[in-house]
Amino acid sequence: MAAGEQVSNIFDTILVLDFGSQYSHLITRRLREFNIYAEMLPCTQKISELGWTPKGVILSGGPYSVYAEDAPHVDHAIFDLNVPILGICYGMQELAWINGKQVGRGDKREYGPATLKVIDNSNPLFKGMNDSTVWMSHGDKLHGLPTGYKTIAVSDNSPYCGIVHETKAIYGIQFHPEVTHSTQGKTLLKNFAVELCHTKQNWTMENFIDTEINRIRNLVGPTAEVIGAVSGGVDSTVASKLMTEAIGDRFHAILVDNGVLRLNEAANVKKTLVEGLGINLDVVDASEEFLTKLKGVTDPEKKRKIIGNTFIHVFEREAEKIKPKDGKEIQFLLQGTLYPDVIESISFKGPSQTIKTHHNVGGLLENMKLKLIEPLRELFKDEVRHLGELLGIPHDLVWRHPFPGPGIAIRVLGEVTKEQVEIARKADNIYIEEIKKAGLYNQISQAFACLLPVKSVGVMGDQRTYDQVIALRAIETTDFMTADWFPFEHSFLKKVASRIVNEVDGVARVTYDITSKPPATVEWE
Ligand SMILES: Nc1ncnc2c1ncn2[C@@H]1O[C@H](COP(=O)(O)OP(=O)(O)OP(=O)(O)O)[C@@H](O)[C@H]1O
Ligand SMILES: O=c1[nH]c(=O)c2[nH+]cn([C@@H]3O[C@H](COP(=O)(O)O)[C@@H](O)[C@H]3O)c2[nH]1
Ligand SMILES: NC(=O)CC[C@H](N)C(=O)O
Ligand SMILES: [Mg+2]
Repeated sequence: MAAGEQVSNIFDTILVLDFGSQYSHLITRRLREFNIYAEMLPCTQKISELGWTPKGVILSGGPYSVYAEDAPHVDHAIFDLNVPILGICYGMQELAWINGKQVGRGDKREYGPATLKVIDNSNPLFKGMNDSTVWMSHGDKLHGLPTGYKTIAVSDNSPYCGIVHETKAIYGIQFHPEVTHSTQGKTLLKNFAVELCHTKQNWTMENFIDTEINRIRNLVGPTAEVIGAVSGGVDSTVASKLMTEAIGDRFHAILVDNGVLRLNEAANVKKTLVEGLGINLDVVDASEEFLTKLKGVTDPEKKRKIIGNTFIHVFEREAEKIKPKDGKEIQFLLQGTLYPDVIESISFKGPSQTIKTHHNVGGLLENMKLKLIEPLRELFKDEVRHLGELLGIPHDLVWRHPFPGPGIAIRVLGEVTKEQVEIARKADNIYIEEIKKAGLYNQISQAFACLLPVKSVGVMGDQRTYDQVIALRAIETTDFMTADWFPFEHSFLKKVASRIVNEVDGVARVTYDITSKPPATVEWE
């Protein structure tokens, strides 16, 4: 955790304790949509170690059974906070387990829609709601009312679909209000936070900017200096702009040209960030160093490792060259960590299999003994984009598709050489240019061209050609975990294919990738 005063001490905060449900992060998401700040922590969080006082606590769902020997349980100190509590699914079963243990296996699993029948319409939790569809996902159920509770809602299969404590604001619901299939679920979550917890709805990026700039200034102090790796992507640019607003030229941004950036990228980023945004940025051309190390390497994971390691090496070397004006060493490192990265690392989940290693290149500099500053660690991507717009970052940059750290090296399949990178770059540039011209850029989540290591026969100007193949990829997704390919008009693909074959030497054929994720991944390597 970055030092300095926490956001949860500044904004009214709902604490979400995660019991491992696949939907847990959506609870936080929904509340933020109502300008309510919410933070998710693992269910094992000790309340005495929290460092701030929540306005209310939500216990999420989870895959376990409360009665199982190894089931996770909440710190009972939440009840001493004297704030409203809402248990969702496993969370409700946990409340019931603590108050009489009447939880067991149901006769049938309930997965899918159910109709919620509200019994107590006057209860603030149901304000503005009526009987509606809710989403169920459980196999266990309450076999009786927990001691001291009463029923406020039912469904066909769940006689205790909504319960509340007789005298305290402690609620339990069997369904999942956080998923969109629960048609009035958002209202219920808002009611809990606003009507019951009296949380202020002041979580806006306008308010965040000032708070964050003050926080950075207090943390860094009047003279210390900060470095940061900046790629020209959304996250590092927004973080850099915020740093620049806070401490001006005491922030040093470094962009490493690794030889596998997009066409004219280093120059374009320099122009936008230095001239447009006043960021103190240096571009370090290390392209020869990277390309030399990549020589002869074809394995995708080896490519990632080489690029990651070389990046650290170059970055450290450049950082050492910076001599702060106060005569001391650089003390802080800026990172563009986002909330989903934080959630992934704190979430109460078992290990999942590694398909590919996505290293956050900036994230590996542990031995630099620098203190971390992560101004975006509380924000989701759409919040970062909104913040970027407010900070005056050009619209096109704020809405840029993500670009992987290993760049074009994982889009040139097989060996990476300067010539191969050049072909992939030119083809990619034409493709993106046409996508923008057709007004499709913002409908697509990510698009790029890949160069395949196969040769194919063609004919141009009565001459036989024998050249490589470009594969175009464009996907639509919300979370990049699953994705669908984008349904371009045929005329669009025809135009792009024709331009690429005509304008890029070394390409004989163009194909369009029509595989979803899964089974494919977004990148080809
Ligand atoms: N060529 C580079 N030079 C300097 N830093 C880099 C470079 N490539 C990546 N980084 C660092 O690695 C981090 C992670 O990259 P990542 O692609 O996840 O984020 P981003 O580039 O800031 O934003 P986006 O997700 O929109 O691409 C960046 O925030 C940046 O700090
Ligand atoms: O910084 C990165 N380093 C990597 O090594 C890397 N590999 C994939 N990606 C990006 O992650 C998202 C999902 O991609 P995949 O479906 O290919 O795993 C997509 O947005 C990919 O571009 C990477 N980003
Ligand atoms: N979604 C949930 O929280 C499920 C809780 C519990 N594992 C059950 O099956 O009932
Ligand atoms: Mg990037």
